[in-house]
Amino acid sequence: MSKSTQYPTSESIQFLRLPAKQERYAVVIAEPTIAELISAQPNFPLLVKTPDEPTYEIRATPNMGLGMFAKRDLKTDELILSERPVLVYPEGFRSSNPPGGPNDRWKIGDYRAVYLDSSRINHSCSPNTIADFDFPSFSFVVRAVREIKEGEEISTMYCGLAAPKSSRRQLLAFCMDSCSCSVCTNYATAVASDARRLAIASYSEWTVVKYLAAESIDPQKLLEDMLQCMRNHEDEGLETALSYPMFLDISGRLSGMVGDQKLADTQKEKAHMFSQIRASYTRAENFVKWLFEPAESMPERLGWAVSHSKDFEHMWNIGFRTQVGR
Ligand SMILES: C[S@@+](CC[C@H](N)C(=O)[O-])C[C@H]1O[C@@H](n2cnc3c(N)ncnc32)[C@H](O)[C@@H]1O
Repeated sequence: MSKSTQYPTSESIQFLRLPAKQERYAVVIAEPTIAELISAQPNFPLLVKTPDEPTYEIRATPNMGLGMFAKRDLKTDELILSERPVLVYPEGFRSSNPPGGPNDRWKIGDYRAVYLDSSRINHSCSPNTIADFDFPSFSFVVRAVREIKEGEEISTMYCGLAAPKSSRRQLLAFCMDSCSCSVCTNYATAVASDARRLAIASYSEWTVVKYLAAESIDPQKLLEDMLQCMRNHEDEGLETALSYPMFLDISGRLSGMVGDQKLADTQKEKAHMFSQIRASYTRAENFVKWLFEPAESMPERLGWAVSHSKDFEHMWNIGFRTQVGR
């Protein structure tokens, strides 16, 4: 694959043209600094990875226009597609007379993209895939976050999902009047679903930090809460939430602390798998790493520890410092 070519068109905009698919090119409208950063990556652009066997087809849905459907059974973590965009553009425009005055221009980093196939993926409040943008290959990567059966619709999330239906409706109003997904249209489970999502939201990162800093910390009680929170994620189909791998990691460490090595190993294995699915999960993993142990004492990638006193001390110190710092 040939190296990218940049076509400067003005002082403020550059076009970066990359092979996309079937003679089409990805057109990226970016500020020069961003275009330079993108094309300066080693061996840029890396080849777009594709699954060995076709994974999906695009066809009509009953009520959401076109959608993407599984062409065969797909495993958790399986690559569904990687795709270069046909167009990437800044969310705002630079102009000599913008509404907010001369400095009202797009913020660096806020871009949108149009894809031939990925743009057909509909939203679900219980999505079965997770998507991330891979800069080295300049492609959008979609992976299964749980098993998907042949013929099942492939879905993604357009908004944060740890919120009740009414809030999600507001968040989705930018592109739909009402969500037709299985969670939003199942009135029998609506109350229980809202309660579980509110419980997940209440366990934010900082709640965990505060909890860890509390004088009365009881690892067994914290572990039970974490496991319940994970069951809530699974019941709601929210494995895509950033909190899921984070709780997997914390509950794994706590299981080790309370002497349940079998559970610790299961959680560790799952956490590792989820950390592969999306780069931001690695960020969650790093957050937890930082939370529990200073970087210099982390020989292992996941840093699993079973030494109660050592971990407990770090939890206390780091949790406390963080709370004061905020
Ligand atoms: C990115 S497009 C997805 C593909 C689209 N269905 C099509 O035919 O091209 C987003 C649009 O699809 C529809 N859509 C996606 N998810 C939906 C959902 N859960 N409920 C209702 N409409 C949805 C809405 O019209 C939305 O503006």
